Amino acid sequence: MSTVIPTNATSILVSFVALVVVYNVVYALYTAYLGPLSRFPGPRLAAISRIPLAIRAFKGAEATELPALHEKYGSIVRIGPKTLSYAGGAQAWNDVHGFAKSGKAKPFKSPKYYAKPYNGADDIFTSNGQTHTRQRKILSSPFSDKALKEQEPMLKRWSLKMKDKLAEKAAANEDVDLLKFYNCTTFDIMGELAFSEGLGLLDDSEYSPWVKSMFNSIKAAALLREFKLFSPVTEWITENILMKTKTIRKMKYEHWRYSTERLDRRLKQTPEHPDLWTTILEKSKGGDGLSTGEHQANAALFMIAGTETTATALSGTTYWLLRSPDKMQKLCDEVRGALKDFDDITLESLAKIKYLQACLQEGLRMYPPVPSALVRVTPKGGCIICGEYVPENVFVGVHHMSTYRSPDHFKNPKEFHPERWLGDPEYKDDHLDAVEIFSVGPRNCLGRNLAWHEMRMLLATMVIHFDLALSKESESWNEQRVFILWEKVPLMCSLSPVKASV
Ligand code: HEM
Repeated sequence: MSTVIPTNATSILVSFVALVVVYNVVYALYTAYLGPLSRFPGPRLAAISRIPLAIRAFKGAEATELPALHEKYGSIVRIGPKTLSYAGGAQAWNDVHGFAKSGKAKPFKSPKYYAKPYNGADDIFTSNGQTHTRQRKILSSPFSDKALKEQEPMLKRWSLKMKDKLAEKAAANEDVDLLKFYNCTTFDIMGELAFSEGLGLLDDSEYSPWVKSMFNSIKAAALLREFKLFSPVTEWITENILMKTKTIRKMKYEHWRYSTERLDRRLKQTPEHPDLWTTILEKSKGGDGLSTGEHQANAALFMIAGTETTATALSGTTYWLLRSPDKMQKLCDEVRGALKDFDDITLESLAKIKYLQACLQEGLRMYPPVPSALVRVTPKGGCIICGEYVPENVFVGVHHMSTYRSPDHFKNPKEFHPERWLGDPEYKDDHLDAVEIFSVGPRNCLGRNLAWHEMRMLLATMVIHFDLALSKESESWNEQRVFILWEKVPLMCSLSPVKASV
Protein backbone atom coordinates (compact mmCIF):
# COMPACT_ATOMS: atom_id res chain seq x y z
CA MET A 1 0.00 0.00 0.00
CA SER A 2 2.79 2.35 0.98
CA THR A 3 4.38 2.03 -2.51
CA VAL A 4 1.08 2.54 -4.41
CA ILE A 5 0.36 6.06 -3.10
CA PRO A 6 3.61 7.67 -4.31
CA THR A 7 3.29 5.94 -7.69
CA ASN A 8 -0.23 7.29 -8.10
CA ALA A 9 0.85 10.71 -6.92
CA THR A 10 3.74 10.67 -9.38
CA SER A 11 1.58 9.65 -12.28
CA ILE A 12 -1.04 12.28 -11.40
CA LEU A 13 1.69 14.90 -11.31
CA VAL A 14 3.21 13.72 -14.60
CA SER A 15 -0.24 13.70 -16.25
CA PHE A 16 -0.93 17.20 -14.92
CA VAL A 17 2.37 18.58 -16.21
CA ALA A 18 1.82 16.85 -19.58
CA LEU A 19 -1.67 18.38 -19.78
CA VAL A 20 -0.33 21.85 -19.01
CA VAL A 21 2.38 21.45 -21.65
CA VAL A 22 -0.04 20.15 -24.29
CA TYR A 23 -2.56 22.90 -23.47
CA ASN A 24 0.12 25.57 -23.82
CA VAL A 25 1.47 24.14 -27.08
CA VAL A 26 -2.01 23.84 -28.60
CA TYR A 27 -2.96 27.31 -27.38
CA ALA A 28 0.28 28.81 -28.75
CA LEU A 29 -0.27 27.16 -32.14
CA TYR A 30 -3.92 28.23 -32.22
CA THR A 31 -2.94 31.83 -31.35
CA ALA A 32 -0.23 31.86 -33.98
CA TYR A 33 -2.09 30.25 -36.90
CA LEU A 34 -5.84 30.74 -36.29
CA GLY A 35 -6.27 33.40 -33.60
CA PRO A 36 -7.48 36.93 -34.43
CA LEU A 37 -3.91 38.27 -34.68
CA SER A 38 -2.84 35.56 -37.14
CA ARG A 39 -3.54 37.89 -40.11
CA PHE A 40 -0.82 40.32 -38.99
CA PRO A 41 2.58 39.63 -40.58
CA GLY A 42 5.73 38.87 -38.64
CA PRO A 43 8.22 36.11 -37.86
CA ARG A 44 6.35 32.85 -37.14
CA LEU A 45 8.24 32.15 -33.91
CA ALA A 46 7.29 35.59 -32.56
CA ALA A 47 3.61 34.69 -33.05
CA ILE A 48 4.06 31.48 -31.05
CA SER A 49 6.19 32.69 -28.17
CA ARG A 50 7.63 35.80 -26.51
CA ILE A 51 11.09 34.24 -26.68
CA PRO A 52 12.35 36.32 -29.67
CA LEU A 53 11.00 39.51 -28.10
CA ALA A 54 12.64 38.69 -24.77
CA ILE A 55 15.99 37.82 -26.39
CA ARG A 56 15.92 41.13 -28.29
CA ALA A 57 15.12 43.02 -25.11
CA PHE A 58 17.90 41.31 -23.13
CA LYS A 59 20.38 41.97 -25.95
CA GLY A 60 19.26 45.62 -26.06
CA ALA A 61 18.93 45.19 -29.83
CA GLU A 62 15.57 46.78 -30.62
CA ALA A 63 17.01 49.92 -32.26
CA THR A 64 18.39 47.82 -35.10
CA GLU A 65 16.30 44.63 -35.12
CA LEU A 66 12.83 46.23 -35.01
CA PRO A 67 13.41 48.65 -37.92
CA ALA A 68 14.72 45.64 -39.90
CA LEU A 69 11.54 43.67 -39.10
CA HIS A 70 9.37 46.59 -40.22
CA GLU A 71 11.37 46.89 -43.42
CA LYS A 72 10.72 43.20 -44.10
CA TYR A 73 7.09 42.83 -43.00
CA GLY A 74 5.61 46.35 -43.35
CA SER A 75 4.24 49.03 -41.07
CA ILE A 76 2.46 46.62 -38.69
CA VAL A 77 4.44 43.68 -37.35
CA ARG A 78 3.38 41.01 -34.90
CA ILE A 79 6.40 40.85 -32.60
CA GLY A 80 4.85 38.68 -29.87
CA PRO A 81 1.81 36.38 -29.48
CA LYS A 82 -0.16 39.37 -28.18
CA THR A 83 2.02 42.29 -29.25
CA LEU A 84 1.87 44.46 -32.38
CA SER A 85 4.50 47.02 -33.35
CA TYR A 86 3.51 50.00 -35.53
CA ALA A 87 5.61 52.23 -37.80
CA GLY A 88 2.71 53.68 -39.77
CA GLY A 89 3.24 57.42 -39.28
CA ALA A 90 0.57 59.98 -38.39
CA GLN A 91 -2.36 57.57 -38.49
CA ALA A 92 -0.67 55.06 -36.19
CA TRP A 93 0.20 57.86 -33.77
CA ASN A 94 -3.39 59.06 -33.66
CA ASP A 95 -5.01 55.64 -33.45
CA VAL A 96 -2.74 54.34 -30.68
CA HIS A 97 -1.89 57.47 -28.69
CA GLY A 98 -4.28 60.21 -29.86
CA PHE A 99 -7.49 61.59 -28.35
CA ALA A 100 -10.57 59.36 -28.21
CA LYS A 101 -13.30 60.21 -30.74
CA SER A 102 -17.05 60.11 -30.00
CA GLY A 103 -16.76 58.12 -26.81
CA LYS A 104 -14.79 55.26 -28.41
CA ALA A 105 -12.35 53.66 -25.96
CA LYS A 106 -8.65 54.01 -26.73
CA PRO A 107 -5.65 51.85 -25.86
CA PHE A 108 -4.51 52.62 -22.31
CA LYS A 109 -1.51 52.10 -20.03
CA SER A 110 -1.48 48.66 -18.44
CA PRO A 111 -0.30 48.48 -14.81
CA LYS A 112 1.53 45.31 -15.88
CA TYR A 113 3.74 47.44 -18.08
CA TYR A 114 4.16 50.56 -15.95
CA ALA A 115 4.99 49.88 -12.31
CA LYS A 116 3.71 52.32 -9.70
CA PRO A 117 6.15 54.58 -7.86
CA TYR A 118 7.78 53.53 -4.60
CA ASN A 119 5.01 54.81 -2.30
CA GLY A 120 2.23 53.06 -4.23
CA ALA A 121 0.58 56.35 -5.30
CA ASP A 122 0.11 56.93 -9.02
CA ASP A 123 2.12 59.67 -10.74
CA ILE A 124 0.97 61.26 -13.99
CA PHE A 125 2.96 58.71 -16.01
CA THR A 126 1.38 55.60 -14.47
CA SER A 127 -2.18 56.84 -13.86
CA ASN A 128 -5.15 56.28 -16.16
CA GLY A 129 -8.66 57.72 -16.52
CA GLN A 130 -9.85 60.40 -14.13
CA THR A 131 -6.74 60.29 -11.93
CA HIS A 132 -4.63 61.09 -14.97
CA THR A 133 -6.95 63.89 -16.15
CA ARG A 134 -6.97 65.45 -12.67
CA GLN A 135 -3.19 65.26 -12.27
CA ARG A 136 -2.54 66.52 -15.80
CA LYS A 137 -4.71 69.61 -15.26
CA ILE A 138 -2.66 70.58 -12.21
CA LEU A 139 0.79 69.56 -13.39
CA SER A 140 0.59 71.20 -16.82
CA SER A 141 0.15 74.70 -15.35
CA PRO A 142 3.86 75.51 -14.78
CA PHE A 143 4.69 74.58 -18.39
CA SER A 144 2.60 77.32 -20.02
CA ASP A 145 4.44 79.83 -22.26
CA LYS A 146 3.95 82.59 -19.71
CA ALA A 147 5.26 80.50 -16.80
CA LEU A 148 8.26 79.33 -18.81
CA LYS A 149 9.15 82.86 -19.88
CA GLU A 150 9.68 83.63 -16.19
CA GLN A 151 12.34 80.94 -16.12
CA GLU A 152 14.39 82.55 -18.92
CA PRO A 153 16.98 84.18 -16.59
CA MET A 154 17.42 80.88 -14.75
CA LEU A 155 17.97 78.97 -18.01
CA LYS A 156 20.50 81.58 -19.16
CA ARG A 157 22.34 81.38 -15.86
CA TRP A 158 22.77 77.60 -16.10
CA SER A 159 23.76 77.80 -19.79
CA LEU A 160 26.50 80.25 -18.90
CA LYS A 161 27.67 78.09 -16.05
CA MET A 162 27.92 75.13 -18.44
CA LYS A 163 29.91 77.34 -20.84
CA ASP A 164 32.28 78.47 -18.05
CA LYS A 165 32.95 74.91 -16.95
CA LEU A 166 33.58 73.82 -20.53
CA ALA A 167 35.86 76.81 -21.08
CA GLU A 168 38.00 75.63 -18.14
CA LYS A 169 38.43 72.25 -19.83
CA ALA A 170 39.18 73.88 -23.18
CA ALA A 171 41.82 76.11 -21.55
CA ALA A 172 43.44 73.02 -20.06
CA ASN A 173 43.36 71.34 -23.49
CA GLU A 174 41.28 68.48 -22.13
CA ASP A 175 38.75 66.54 -24.19
CA VAL A 176 35.30 66.62 -22.63
CA ASP A 177 32.42 64.19 -22.36
CA LEU A 178 29.59 66.35 -23.68
CA LEU A 179 26.97 63.81 -22.62
CA LYS A 180 28.04 64.35 -19.03
CA PHE A 181 28.01 68.13 -19.33
CA TYR A 182 24.55 68.16 -20.89
CA ASN A 183 23.29 65.80 -18.18
CA CYS A 184 24.84 67.81 -15.35
CA THR A 185 23.19 70.96 -16.74
CA THR A 186 19.71 69.51 -17.29
CA PHE A 187 19.74 67.88 -13.83
CA ASP A 188 20.85 71.12 -12.19
CA ILE A 189 18.12 73.00 -14.07
CA MET A 190 15.43 70.53 -13.04
CA GLY A 191 16.67 70.59 -9.43
CA GLU A 192 16.22 74.34 -9.37
CA LEU A 193 12.89 74.19 -11.19
CA ALA A 194 11.39 71.50 -9.00
CA PHE A 195 12.96 72.13 -5.61
CA SER A 196 14.48 75.61 -5.90
CA GLU A 197 17.91 74.10 -5.37
CA GLY A 198 20.41 72.97 -8.01
CA LEU A 199 22.04 69.58 -7.52
CA GLY A 200 25.56 71.01 -7.73
CA LEU A 201 26.54 68.68 -10.56
CA LEU A 202 28.10 71.33 -12.78
CA ASP A 203 30.22 72.52 -9.84
CA ASP A 204 32.20 69.27 -9.97
CA SER A 205 31.25 68.36 -13.57
CA GLU A 206 30.43 64.93 -12.17
CA TYR A 207 27.35 62.78 -11.58
CA SER A 208 26.17 62.50 -7.99
CA PRO A 209 25.33 59.06 -6.48
CA TRP A 210 21.64 59.92 -6.99
CA VAL A 211 22.04 60.50 -10.71
CA LYS A 212 24.22 57.40 -11.10
CA SER A 213 21.59 55.30 -9.34
CA MET A 214 18.88 56.68 -11.66
CA PHE A 215 20.84 55.63 -14.74
CA ASN A 216 21.45 52.14 -13.35
CA SER A 217 17.84 51.64 -12.35
CA ILE A 218 16.50 52.38 -15.87
CA LYS A 219 18.32 49.35 -17.31
CA ALA A 220 17.37 47.16 -14.35
CA ALA A 221 13.72 48.18 -14.76
CA ALA A 222 13.78 47.32 -18.48
CA LEU A 223 15.17 43.83 -17.86
CA LEU A 224 12.85 43.13 -14.93
CA ARG A 225 9.83 44.18 -16.95
CA GLU A 226 10.73 41.89 -19.81
CA PHE A 227 11.24 38.97 -17.43
CA LYS A 228 7.91 39.73 -15.76
CA LEU A 229 5.98 39.85 -19.05
CA PHE A 230 7.44 36.56 -20.27
CA SER A 231 4.89 34.24 -18.60
CA PRO A 232 2.51 34.03 -15.64
CA VAL A 233 5.22 32.15 -13.71
CA THR A 234 7.88 34.84 -14.29
CA GLU A 235 5.29 37.48 -13.48
CA TRP A 236 4.67 35.80 -10.12
CA ILE A 237 8.42 35.46 -9.47
CA THR A 238 8.97 39.14 -10.30
CA GLU A 239 6.15 40.43 -8.12
CA ASN A 240 6.65 38.13 -5.16
CA ILE A 241 10.39 37.50 -5.08
CA LEU A 242 12.49 39.82 -7.24
CA MET A 243 10.70 43.07 -6.43
CA LYS A 244 11.04 42.25 -2.76
CA THR A 245 14.78 41.63 -2.81
CA LYS A 246 16.92 44.02 -0.83
CA THR A 247 18.85 45.22 -3.91
CA ILE A 248 15.75 46.20 -5.89
CA ARG A 249 13.96 47.75 -2.95
CA LYS A 250 17.11 49.74 -2.15
CA MET A 251 17.44 50.91 -5.76
CA LYS A 252 13.83 52.18 -5.82
CA TYR A 253 14.10 53.64 -2.34
CA GLU A 254 17.30 55.61 -3.04
CA HIS A 255 15.77 57.61 -5.90
CA TRP A 256 12.65 58.10 -3.86
CA ARG A 257 14.53 59.28 -0.76
CA TYR A 258 16.64 61.84 -2.64
CA SER A 259 13.69 63.49 -4.39
CA THR A 260 11.32 63.29 -1.39
CA GLU A 261 13.86 64.89 0.95
CA ARG A 262 14.29 67.76 -1.47
CA LEU A 263 10.56 68.17 -2.01
CA ASP A 264 9.97 68.20 1.75
CA ARG A 265 12.62 70.92 2.14
CA ARG A 266 11.04 72.90 -0.69
CA LEU A 267 7.52 72.63 0.74
CA LYS A 268 8.69 74.10 4.04
CA GLN A 269 9.76 77.37 2.39
CA THR A 270 8.44 79.91 -0.10
CA PRO A 271 11.13 80.49 -2.71
CA GLU A 272 11.92 84.05 -3.83
CA HIS A 273 11.56 83.08 -7.47
CA PRO A 274 8.56 80.95 -8.56
CA ASP A 275 9.40 77.31 -9.31
CA LEU A 276 7.25 74.44 -10.62
CA TRP A 277 5.76 73.77 -7.22
CA THR A 278 4.72 77.40 -6.77
CA THR A 279 2.12 76.90 -9.50
CA ILE A 280 1.40 73.25 -8.73
CA LEU A 281 0.58 74.07 -5.08
CA GLU A 282 -1.57 76.99 -6.20
CA LYS A 283 -3.56 74.78 -8.61
CA SER A 284 -3.70 71.99 -6.05
CA LYS A 285 -5.81 73.96 -3.61
CA GLY A 286 -9.29 72.56 -3.08
CA GLY A 287 -10.73 69.07 -3.04
CA ASP A 288 -9.32 67.99 -6.38
CA GLY A 289 -5.68 68.70 -5.57
CA LEU A 290 -2.78 66.28 -5.42
CA SER A 291 -2.33 64.16 -2.30
CA THR A 292 1.02 64.29 -0.49
CA GLY A 293 1.88 60.91 -2.02
CA GLU A 294 1.06 62.20 -5.51
CA HIS A 295 3.25 65.30 -4.99
CA GLN A 296 6.13 63.04 -3.98
CA ALA A 297 5.56 60.58 -6.82
CA ASN A 298 5.49 63.34 -9.44
CA ALA A 299 8.58 65.07 -8.05
CA ALA A 300 10.49 61.80 -8.42
CA LEU A 301 9.11 61.38 -11.96
CA PHE A 302 10.08 64.90 -13.07
CA MET A 303 13.67 64.27 -12.03
CA ILE A 304 13.89 61.43 -14.59
CA ALA A 305 11.44 62.50 -17.31
CA GLY A 306 12.69 66.08 -17.52
CA THR A 307 16.45 65.62 -17.42
CA GLU A 308 18.21 62.78 -19.18
CA THR A 309 15.72 62.95 -22.11
CA THR A 310 16.76 66.53 -22.90
CA ALA A 311 20.46 65.75 -22.39
CA THR A 312 20.11 62.76 -24.71
CA ALA A 313 18.47 64.91 -27.39
CA LEU A 314 21.30 67.43 -27.17
CA SER A 315 23.98 64.75 -27.25
CA GLY A 316 22.43 63.05 -30.28
CA THR A 317 22.03 66.30 -32.19
CA THR A 318 25.58 67.43 -31.35
CA TYR A 319 26.92 64.04 -32.43
CA TRP A 320 25.20 64.20 -35.83
CA LEU A 321 26.36 67.78 -36.32
CA LEU A 322 29.91 66.72 -35.55
CA ARG A 323 29.57 63.95 -38.14
CA SER A 324 28.34 66.50 -40.71
CA PRO A 325 30.86 69.40 -40.74
CA ASP A 326 29.01 71.36 -43.46
CA LYS A 327 25.80 71.37 -41.39
CA MET A 328 27.74 72.31 -38.25
CA GLN A 329 29.35 75.23 -40.09
CA LYS A 330 25.98 76.43 -41.34
CA LEU A 331 24.55 76.24 -37.82
CA CYS A 332 27.50 78.17 -36.37
CA ASP A 333 27.13 80.86 -39.05
CA GLU A 334 23.38 81.23 -38.48
CA VAL A 335 23.52 81.29 -34.68
CA ARG A 336 26.58 83.54 -34.45
CA GLY A 337 25.04 85.83 -37.06
CA ALA A 338 21.69 86.09 -35.28
CA LEU A 339 23.00 86.53 -31.73
CA LYS A 340 25.66 89.21 -31.60
CA ASP A 341 25.39 90.00 -27.92
CA PHE A 342 24.53 87.96 -24.82
CA ASP A 343 21.43 90.10 -24.27
CA ASP A 344 20.19 89.02 -27.69
CA ILE A 345 19.64 85.53 -26.31
CA THR A 346 16.01 85.23 -25.34
CA LEU A 347 13.57 82.35 -25.65
CA GLU A 348 11.94 84.21 -28.56
CA SER A 349 15.15 85.07 -30.43
CA LEU A 350 16.31 81.46 -30.21
CA ALA A 351 12.99 80.15 -31.53
CA LYS A 352 13.40 82.35 -34.62
CA ILE A 353 16.67 80.73 -35.75
CA LYS A 354 15.21 78.29 -38.25
CA TYR A 355 18.35 76.26 -38.87
CA LEU A 356 18.83 75.71 -35.12
CA GLN A 357 15.31 74.34 -34.88
CA ALA A 358 15.78 72.17 -37.99
CA CYS A 359 19.03 70.69 -36.63
CA LEU A 360 17.29 69.75 -33.38
CA GLN A 361 14.31 68.24 -35.20
CA GLU A 362 16.58 66.17 -37.41
CA GLY A 363 18.78 65.22 -34.44
CA LEU A 364 15.68 63.98 -32.63
CA ARG A 365 14.59 61.97 -35.66
CA MET A 366 17.99 60.35 -36.03
CA TYR A 367 18.43 59.68 -32.33
CA PRO A 368 15.07 59.87 -30.51
CA PRO A 369 15.63 60.11 -26.73
CA VAL A 370 12.80 57.62 -26.26
CA PRO A 371 13.63 55.11 -29.01
CA SER A 372 11.17 52.41 -27.91
CA ALA A 373 7.40 52.18 -28.15
CA LEU A 374 5.50 53.47 -25.13
CA VAL A 375 3.25 50.47 -25.08
CA ARG A 376 -0.50 50.54 -24.54
CA VAL A 377 -3.05 47.76 -24.19
CA THR A 378 -6.19 47.67 -26.35
CA PRO A 379 -9.48 48.33 -24.50
CA LYS A 380 -12.39 46.00 -23.80
CA GLY A 381 -14.08 45.19 -27.10
CA GLY A 382 -10.90 46.06 -29.04
CA CYS A 383 -10.40 49.03 -31.36
CA ILE A 384 -9.45 50.01 -34.90
CA ILE A 385 -5.80 50.87 -35.53
CA CYS A 386 -4.62 51.88 -39.01
CA GLY A 387 -7.87 50.59 -40.49
CA GLU A 388 -7.57 47.11 -38.93
CA TYR A 389 -9.57 45.74 -36.01
CA VAL A 390 -7.36 44.75 -33.07
CA PRO A 391 -9.05 42.66 -30.35
CA GLU A 392 -8.93 43.58 -26.66
CA ASN A 393 -5.95 43.00 -24.40
CA VAL A 394 -3.26 43.26 -27.08
CA PHE A 395 -0.07 45.24 -26.46
CA VAL A 396 0.33 47.94 -29.13
CA GLY A 397 2.75 50.82 -29.60
CA VAL A 398 4.31 53.08 -32.21
CA HIS A 399 8.02 52.31 -32.34
CA HIS A 400 9.94 55.58 -32.68
CA MET A 401 13.13 54.19 -34.24
CA SER A 402 11.29 52.01 -36.78
CA THR A 403 9.03 54.90 -37.79
CA TYR A 404 11.91 57.36 -38.18
CA ARG A 405 14.12 54.93 -40.12
CA SER A 406 11.40 53.92 -42.56
CA PRO A 407 11.98 54.69 -46.26
CA ASP A 408 8.16 54.87 -46.51
CA HIS A 409 8.34 58.13 -44.56
CA PHE A 410 11.74 59.63 -45.37
CA LYS A 411 14.19 59.87 -48.22
CA ASN A 412 17.68 58.82 -47.08
CA PRO A 413 16.24 57.92 -43.66
CA LYS A 414 19.62 57.03 -42.14
CA GLU A 415 21.22 60.36 -43.10
CA PHE A 416 21.22 63.63 -41.14
CA HIS A 417 19.63 66.37 -43.27
CA PRO A 418 18.17 69.32 -41.31
CA GLU A 419 17.13 70.71 -44.72
CA ARG A 420 14.25 68.23 -44.88
CA TRP A 421 12.58 70.36 -42.16
CA LEU A 422 13.05 73.58 -44.16
CA GLY A 423 11.13 72.75 -47.31
CA ASP A 424 14.09 71.51 -49.39
CA PRO A 425 12.51 70.17 -52.65
CA GLU A 426 14.79 67.13 -52.41
CA TYR A 427 12.76 66.00 -49.40
CA LYS A 428 9.33 67.19 -50.56
CA ASP A 429 7.87 63.66 -50.26
CA ASP A 430 8.98 63.16 -46.66
CA HIS A 431 6.21 62.57 -44.12
CA LEU A 432 7.39 64.92 -41.42
CA ASP A 433 4.24 64.27 -39.39
CA ALA A 434 5.50 60.73 -38.77
CA VAL A 435 7.93 62.23 -36.25
CA GLU A 436 6.25 62.64 -32.88
CA ILE A 437 9.15 62.76 -30.48
CA PHE A 438 6.92 63.98 -27.67
CA SER A 439 4.03 61.67 -28.62
CA VAL A 440 0.49 62.91 -29.26
CA GLY A 441 -2.88 63.04 -27.54
CA PRO A 442 -3.97 63.35 -23.94
CA ARG A 443 -0.71 62.10 -22.51
CA ASN A 444 1.87 63.61 -24.80
CA CYS A 445 4.95 65.09 -23.16
CA LEU A 446 4.03 67.58 -20.47
CA GLY A 447 7.47 69.22 -20.58
CA ARG A 448 7.88 69.56 -24.34
CA ASN A 449 7.90 73.41 -24.33
CA LEU A 450 10.49 73.44 -21.59
CA ALA A 451 12.51 70.83 -23.48
CA TRP A 452 12.50 72.95 -26.67
CA HIS A 453 13.64 76.06 -24.75
CA GLU A 454 16.40 74.12 -23.02
CA MET A 455 17.59 72.39 -26.17
CA ARG A 456 17.72 75.63 -28.20
CA MET A 457 19.42 77.57 -25.39
CA LEU A 458 22.08 74.94 -24.60
CA LEU A 459 22.91 74.07 -28.21
CA ALA A 460 23.12 77.76 -29.14
CA THR A 461 25.36 78.36 -26.10
CA MET A 462 27.69 75.62 -27.32
CA VAL A 463 28.05 76.86 -30.88
CA ILE A 464 28.27 80.52 -29.94
CA HIS A 465 31.23 79.89 -27.65
CA PHE A 466 33.09 76.90 -29.08
CA ASP A 467 34.28 75.21 -32.22
CA LEU A 468 33.88 71.50 -31.63
CA ALA A 469 35.57 68.38 -33.00
CA LEU A 470 34.57 64.76 -32.38
CA SER A 471 37.22 62.62 -30.70
CA LYS A 472 38.18 59.46 -32.59
CA GLU A 473 36.91 57.19 -29.82
CA SER A 474 33.37 58.60 -30.24
CA GLU A 475 33.05 58.17 -34.00
CA SER A 476 30.60 55.28 -33.59
CA TRP A 477 28.91 56.84 -30.57
CA ASN A 478 25.41 56.26 -31.96
CA GLU A 479 25.80 52.46 -32.06
CA GLN A 480 24.25 51.84 -28.69
CA ARG A 481 22.02 49.28 -27.08
CA VAL A 482 18.53 50.16 -25.86
CA PHE A 483 17.04 49.26 -22.48
CA ILE A 484 13.87 51.40 -22.63
CA LEU A 485 16.29 54.33 -23.21
CA TRP A 486 19.68 54.34 -24.96
CA GLU A 487 22.56 52.83 -23.00
CA LYS A 488 24.74 55.85 -23.61
CA VAL A 489 28.52 56.03 -23.60
CA PRO A 490 30.66 59.19 -23.21
CA LEU A 491 30.50 61.62 -26.15
CA MET A 492 34.12 62.77 -26.28
CA CYS A 493 34.94 66.04 -28.06
CA SER A 494 37.63 68.66 -28.14
CA LEU A 495 36.64 72.31 -27.83
CA SER A 496 38.31 75.52 -28.86
CA PRO A 497 36.87 78.86 -27.76
CA VAL A 498 35.49 81.12 -30.46
CA LYS A 499 37.52 84.34 -30.45
CA ALA A 500 34.83 86.99 -30.18
CA SER A 501 32.32 84.96 -28.20
CA VAL A 502 29.34 86.80 -26.73
C1 HEM B 1 13.71 66.02 -25.44
C2 HEM B 1 13.19 65.81 -24.24
C3 HEM B 1 11.97 64.97 -23.98
C4 HEM B 1 11.43 63.94 -24.71
C5 HEM B 1 11.96 63.35 -26.00
C6 HEM B 1 10.24 63.51 -24.02
C7 HEM B 1 9.40 62.50 -24.48
C8 HEM B 1 8.21 62.16 -23.88
C9 HEM B 1 7.27 61.21 -24.41
C10 HEM B 1 7.45 60.45 -25.71
C11 HEM B 1 6.22 61.13 -23.55
C12 HEM B 1 4.98 60.26 -23.70
C13 HEM B 1 5.03 59.13 -22.71
C14 HEM B 1 3.97 58.09 -22.89
O1 HEM B 1 3.33 58.02 -23.93
O2 HEM B 1 3.81 57.29 -21.99
C15 HEM B 1 6.51 62.02 -22.46
C16 HEM B 1 5.70 62.20 -21.37
C17 HEM B 1 6.01 63.01 -20.31
N1 HEM B 1 7.08 63.88 -20.22
FE1 HEM B 1 8.52 64.15 -21.59
N2 HEM B 1 10.08 64.26 -22.90
C18 HEM B 1 11.11 65.18 -22.84
C19 HEM B 1 11.29 66.16 -21.90
C20 HEM B 1 10.49 66.34 -20.79
C21 HEM B 1 10.67 67.40 -19.82
C22 HEM B 1 11.72 68.51 -19.86
C23 HEM B 1 9.73 67.18 -18.86
C24 HEM B 1 9.56 68.07 -17.64
C25 HEM B 1 9.23 67.64 -16.47
C26 HEM B 1 8.93 66.02 -19.24
C27 HEM B 1 7.88 65.48 -18.53
C28 HEM B 1 7.02 64.52 -19.01
C29 HEM B 1 5.86 64.02 -18.27
C30 HEM B 1 5.44 64.46 -16.87
C31 HEM B 1 5.22 63.08 -19.08
C32 HEM B 1 3.97 62.28 -18.77
C33 HEM B 1 2.75 62.96 -19.42
C34 HEM B 1 1.46 62.20 -19.21
O3 HEM B 1 1.46 60.97 -19.04
O4 HEM B 1 0.40 62.87 -19.22
N3 HEM B 1 9.44 65.54 -20.42
N4 HEM B 1 7.71 62.66 -22.69
